[in-house]
Amino acid sequence: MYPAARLAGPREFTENCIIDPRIWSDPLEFKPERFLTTHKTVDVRVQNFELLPFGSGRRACPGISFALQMVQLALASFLHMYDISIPSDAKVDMTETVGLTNNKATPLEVLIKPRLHLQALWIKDCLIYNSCADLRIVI
Ligand code: HEM
Repeated sequence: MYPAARLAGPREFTENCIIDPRIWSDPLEFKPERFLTTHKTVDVRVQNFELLPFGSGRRACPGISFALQMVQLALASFLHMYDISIPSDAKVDMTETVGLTNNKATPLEVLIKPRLHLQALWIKDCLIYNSCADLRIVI
């Protein structure tokens, strides 16, 4: 299992469906809430073809199920444990750079504050897992 072309190799698309305004209103705007409202039925498992983060066809990502669960687990754990904010009320600049992957053009400053006391987390996690035996918290 290896990519059909070198990962860093250029790929050419015949249509740019990801930013097609017939499918995505304001396609260049960062609007994650669209996946809770107008596009909440979009399926990234290659059912509708509006959004293909895992590719499609025979060479589609075989790690899709694992990846979706891991992303949800990591994100949920992070949001559960920390309050995240930005230092000012200014709108976050979402300008991207051009490249193999889209990076943010300007650095993002975030404040990350623990939400729960460590002891509280320990007790809560013990309750969830019904056992403290192999639970480790590394700070
Ligand atoms: C959020 C996480 C991930 C994303 C967005 C992602 C996305 C992709 C994409 C777009 C491709 C290329 C599909 C194509 O060429 O049409 C790919 C291929 C691949 N991915 Fe993932 N992937 C993720 C996680 C994973 C994980 C966790 C694994 C393994 C445990 C994995 C293993 C692979 C492999 C082996 C291929 C090559 C498949 C082939 O060429 O036949 N990926 N992935």
